[in-house]
Amino acid sequence: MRGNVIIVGLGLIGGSLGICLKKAHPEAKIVGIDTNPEHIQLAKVLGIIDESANDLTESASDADLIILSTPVQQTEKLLRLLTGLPLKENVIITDTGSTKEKIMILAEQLNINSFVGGHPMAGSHKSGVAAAKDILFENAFYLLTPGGNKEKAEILKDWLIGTKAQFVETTPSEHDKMTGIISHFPHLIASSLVREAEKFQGELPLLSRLAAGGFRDITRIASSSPEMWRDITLHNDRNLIDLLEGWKLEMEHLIDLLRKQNEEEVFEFFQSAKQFRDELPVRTRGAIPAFHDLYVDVPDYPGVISEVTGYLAEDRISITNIRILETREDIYGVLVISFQTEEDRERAQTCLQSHTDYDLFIP
Ligand SMILES: NC(=O)c1ccc[n+]([C@@H]2O[C@H](COP(=O)([O-])OP(=O)(O)OC[C@H]3O[C@@H](n4cnc5c(N)ncnc54)[C@H](O)[C@@H]3O)[C@@H](O)[C@H]2O)c1
Ligand SMILES: O=C(O)C(=O)C[C@]1(C(=O)O)C=C[C@@H](O)C=C1
Repeated sequence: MRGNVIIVGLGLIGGSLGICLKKAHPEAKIVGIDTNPEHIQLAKVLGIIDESANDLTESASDADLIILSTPVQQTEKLLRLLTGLPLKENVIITDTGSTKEKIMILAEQLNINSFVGGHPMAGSHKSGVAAAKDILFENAFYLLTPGGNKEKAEILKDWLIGTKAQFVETTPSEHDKMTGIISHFPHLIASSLVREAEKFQGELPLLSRLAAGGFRDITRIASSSPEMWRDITLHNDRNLIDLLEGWKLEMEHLIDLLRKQNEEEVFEFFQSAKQFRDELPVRTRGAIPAFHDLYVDVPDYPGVISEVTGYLAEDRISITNIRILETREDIYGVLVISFQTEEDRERAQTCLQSHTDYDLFIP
């Protein structure tokens, strides 16, 4: 497609969308806007934007597509700014915000008829354009709240074809309820787990060194941008308060079970959680983003990592990360190798099966 695209907010999401747009529509001109000049500079160096503009006031009138990819409270300010500006008749305005109800209500109040709410359900705890990548949204759900703008939503999907995401339409209230449960609430819990652990750091100095494995896995998302999460939780306050109230009851129930040493129900607590968790789709992106990790159970001898990576290099399979799972010293180590795509992980599995007899497993 041809035309002028403006991306406001050149961070992880705005930057990644810019890369996808450029790949799929090389003829389109991408103009970037960001309050942080360093982000603009980096987006230019990385070839994500063709030009920059100071703000929407000086650039919006030429745009065919405007993507607002800032923290959600900033997005509200930008929507207010847009109402006063001359725009093309067929312009499409969309956002990437993690909440939809307040944004859609505001767009309606402001009579912004060209607005199609959007939310790519993929991301990371990393922020900023330096972390942007074209494959971020591959296979992920991309939620749209088009309201009455069905036609514009179809054109938006064409613009966003390079994301290779799976578009799903929903209502703003259903959106905020679902993302409250599977994204926003877990973020609150992850951050509160870290804050809880920090309280004990003074009396137990070894604690942070022991906080490996499960603790690191469950709290990864606590490293996300505080500004972004402040805005999300304040927007989705009602759903989150309900969820936290439910959580309080669940914790009280758990305390009660432990006080009573109720073996059967404590087992059932873990059993029912395991069953639901195990049944969630993990091979595709969605409720839980897939990381394309391959676990390799390697014997503990010097050079084993270079042996494994050597086989992968011979087959020209790129890896994005490699780490040793924190295990006790007296048992075999487990190498966790991460790949950019599912295809790379499958190729790596075949490669290592042909060269080694190490046990391989996919988490
Ligand atoms: N990070 C994720 O996992 C994720 C996933 C999906 C959706 N989202 C949503 O997408 C949006 C962007 O998130 P992100 O992860 O890219 O954040 P980010 O922090 O990486 O990037 C945000 C960018 O917006 C810029 N910015 C802030 N206020 C601005 C303003 N008023 N005008 C212009 N630029 C401004 C910042 O300087 C920054 O470069 C948020 O609404 C977030 O809720 C995030
Ligand atoms: O993987 C992560 O780090 C994320 O937090 C991504 C995640 C999520 O909760 O799934 C975070 C917020 C976005 O609105 C969408 C995706």
